[in-house]
Amino acid sequence: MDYDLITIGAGGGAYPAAFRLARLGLKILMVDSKGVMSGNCLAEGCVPSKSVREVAEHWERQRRFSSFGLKGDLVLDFERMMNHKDSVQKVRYQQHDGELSRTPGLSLLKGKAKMVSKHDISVLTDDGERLFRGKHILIASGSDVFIPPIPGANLCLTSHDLYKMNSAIHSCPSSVIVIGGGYVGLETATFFAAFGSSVTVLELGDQLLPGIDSEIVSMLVPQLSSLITPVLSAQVLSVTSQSEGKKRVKYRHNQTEVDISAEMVFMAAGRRPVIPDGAREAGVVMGPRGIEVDDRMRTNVPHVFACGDVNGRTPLFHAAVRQSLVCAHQIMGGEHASDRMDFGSVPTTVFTLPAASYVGLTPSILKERSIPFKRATYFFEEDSRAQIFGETAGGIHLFFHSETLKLLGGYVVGIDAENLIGEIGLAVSAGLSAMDLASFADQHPMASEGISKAARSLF
Ligand SMILES: Cc1cc2nc3c(=O)[nH]c(=O)nc-3n(C[C@H](O)[C@H](O)[C@H](O)COP(=O)(O)OP(=O)(O)OC[C@H]3O[C@@H](n4cnc5c(N)ncnc54)[C@H](O)[C@@H]3O)c2cc1C
Ligand SMILES: NC(=O)c1ccc[n+]([C@@H]2O[C@H](COP(=O)([O-])OP(=O)(O)OC[C@H]3O[C@@H](n4cnc5c(N)ncnc54)[C@H](O)[C@@H]3O)[C@@H](O)[C@H]2O)c1
Repeated sequence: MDYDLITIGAGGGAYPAAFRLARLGLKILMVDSKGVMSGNCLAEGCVPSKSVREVAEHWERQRRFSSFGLKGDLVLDFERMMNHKDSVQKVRYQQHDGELSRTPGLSLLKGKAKMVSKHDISVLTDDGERLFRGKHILIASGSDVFIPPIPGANLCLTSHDLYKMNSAIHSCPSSVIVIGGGYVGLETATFFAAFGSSVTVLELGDQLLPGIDSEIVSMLVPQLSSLITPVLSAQVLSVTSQSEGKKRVKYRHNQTEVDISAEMVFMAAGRRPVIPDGAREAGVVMGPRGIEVDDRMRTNVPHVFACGDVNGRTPLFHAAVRQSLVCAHQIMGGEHASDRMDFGSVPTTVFTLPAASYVGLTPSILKERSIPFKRATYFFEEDSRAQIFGETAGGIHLFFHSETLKLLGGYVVGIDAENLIGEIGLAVSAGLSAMDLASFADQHPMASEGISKAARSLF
């Protein structure tokens, strides 16, 4: 059967393009092995992990609020929290089903897709193999958990086990060892620590969150729960089972072998792109991070696009969505399409407690590229909302070009970081200057007033 577009995957990298083009009258097929939309984000990623995070944040705040007059003991019902997470996932799947059924010209097929040529896709479904031909192909097959070759790694839980519907765990472990101090590892460590678990994070690199500017990481780490113990440059050697369900992890640190044990070991050593079978044979070129694409989301094969985690450029849900829309505009406009993916202004948040968020160019990159810049800072110590919440650590840091005063980037660690970075990201993406930000009436008493206040400090 012929389609204008076939997507391999139906996550954030695929469905925005599919819906946009279907509304224009194109005939679209999305193929996903899960048989539902939203990929990893809804199944085991952003939404379920943030459902847990919000409970953890309220729990932490409640403790502090007892000294502000809100007395009483809250009790965590872990099972109900996980049920709530499941119900958010369910409601979003129903919402997506509704959107799909209201969109003529767009269908979703459950099955595993394979490229048999540059235009032909075979899909292994529950009822056998089916063949389809696409004028355009969008590879949006995402990424999957990477399990390093550590003996006993199969004894560890992953984000899939924890955040899927009907989670593998039903109570809060008293102790957790997390292998990998990146996004997933540190966020999950934070949630468990908020619920009272003691957590050891074993990170191979010499800083937590190795992909993030060390200045940001050094602002965040002292603010994390004291129940989290990070061990840097830790080389994990093995994971073994002990009595009473405990697990033992052996690792090498400073030339010494160390043994620790915990109720649960969580593996968060990264993710790898999922390259559909046949893509290489169809001539699609791979780069070091995944499928190679340009800023129009084109691969080297005309009419074959790759969006989202599979290209490894900015493995975040909202970045996948934006890339997908750029791809749709490229298919609509061809050589005349003017839309481009701006990989440099995607806001990123590590949803720890507190969060750390950044966008654009941060100090180490500015220094590395010898770009002259001015820093404008606002500390939450002087912020009314932060004082109201008793969360005055951290602040807003903005970086402007020294000559043009154009905003190049910024980061926030502390209260509302995850929301503040949206306004800063929009300003970076729109090419705004310090004067633009300084002359905007940012709302009081919200932490966002710190953005214009920081900019005003330059005048
Ligand atoms: C624990 C966790 C928390 C996260 N939290 C956040 C967050 O807070 N914010 C954020 O922005 N990002 C977050 N992310 C990252 C985010 O989930 C991904 O960046 C995003 O889901 C990528 O979308 P995608 O469409 O590229 O890929 P995916 O969501 O992985 O979707 C790809 C789909 O393709 C399907 N597929 C693969 N191969 C085939 C094939 N051959 N045939 C048919 N179907 C196939 C898969 O089944 C999958 O459904 C998180 C990730 C994890 C693991
Ligand atoms: N808040 C968010 O937006 C969010 C949340 C979760 C995930 N994500 C996305 O998903 C991607 C994957 O996240 P992730 O945390 O799985 O990967 P990651 O690459 O961020 O972190 C993996 C960490 O594991 C370490 N590591 C690798 N092998 C190890 C080993 N053998 N022993 C100890 N440590 C080891 C790495 O040095 C790294 O620090 C991220 O890049 C991010 O883009 C985003």
